[in-house]
Amino acid sequence: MNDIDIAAADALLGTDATRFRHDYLEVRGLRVEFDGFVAVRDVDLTVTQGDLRFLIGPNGAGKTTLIDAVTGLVRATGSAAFGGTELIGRATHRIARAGVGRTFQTASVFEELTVLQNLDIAAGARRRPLTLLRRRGATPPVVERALETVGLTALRDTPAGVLAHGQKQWLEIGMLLVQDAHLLLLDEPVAGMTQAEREETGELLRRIGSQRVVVVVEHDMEFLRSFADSVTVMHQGRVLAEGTVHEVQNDPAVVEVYLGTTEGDLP
Ligand SMILES: Nc1ncnc2c1ncn2[C@@H]1O[C@H](COP(=O)(O)OP(=O)(O)OP(=O)(O)O)[C@@H](O)[C@H]1O
Repeated sequence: MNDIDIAAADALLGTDATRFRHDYLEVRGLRVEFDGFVAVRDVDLTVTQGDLRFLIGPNGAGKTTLIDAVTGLVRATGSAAFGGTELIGRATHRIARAGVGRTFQTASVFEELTVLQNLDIAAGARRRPLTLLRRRGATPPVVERALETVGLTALRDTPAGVLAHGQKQWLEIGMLLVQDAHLLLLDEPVAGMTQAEREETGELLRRIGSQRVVVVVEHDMEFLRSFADSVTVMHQGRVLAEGTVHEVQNDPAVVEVYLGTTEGDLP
């Protein structure tokens, strides 16, 4: 068993990082309605690998609902496709299997388990066949890679509950990586983080975004200016504007929406 090339086995079993190369999220005519209230309407959105996309908009604009729709948590009509797979109408676990992962505003890690155990559990879906091939006690390569990517290698045996707030968010992102998510939808990943954690998170998102399709919902404008490749602005369930940070900052419709709210923090 020791002679088995785990990396080759990984590739064979579909954990190959190039599996979704050149893929993109394509949303067309997306609509979500709650008891007659339309939270998301006529949304078209295309996000490609290597284009770190930020999704912004005032409270209630429909950003989280859009993510909920793409990940199957709320019913939607229209289309959202990733990797050639239509996501709308699928069950959440099938959407996850299609390579789509998300984080929530509050990190949801198992606090009493170690960093490594959290990642191992997240890798569970693919664990069975790998367990058959793996040397006893060895950490799966996909978990090692995720630990390294999110910068938690030194904390692998630390219970998640004692991690700093930022580190918990990184662990959650690591869990998406071991699940082989190639479309990552991150809901306010830097909320509550220190400045240093924000910068590290931005660098992490850049690293991940070069290999995967990443959409970040964020209110933090300084963070956006530092790390966004492109921005989609939502307002009242619709896409109001899209472009570079410079373009949306200078879009009169965007300025009006932000100045017309108590947020008013888009300079
Ligand atoms: N389950 C639900 N039932 C009814 N209305 C909902 C539900 N979820 C969201 N909404 C409504 O849909 C609208 C969009 O909410 P959503 O949370 O997507 O906005 P958001 O842009 O993410 O806002 P925030 O920045 O405050 O998180 C809001 O008016 C909200 O009250």
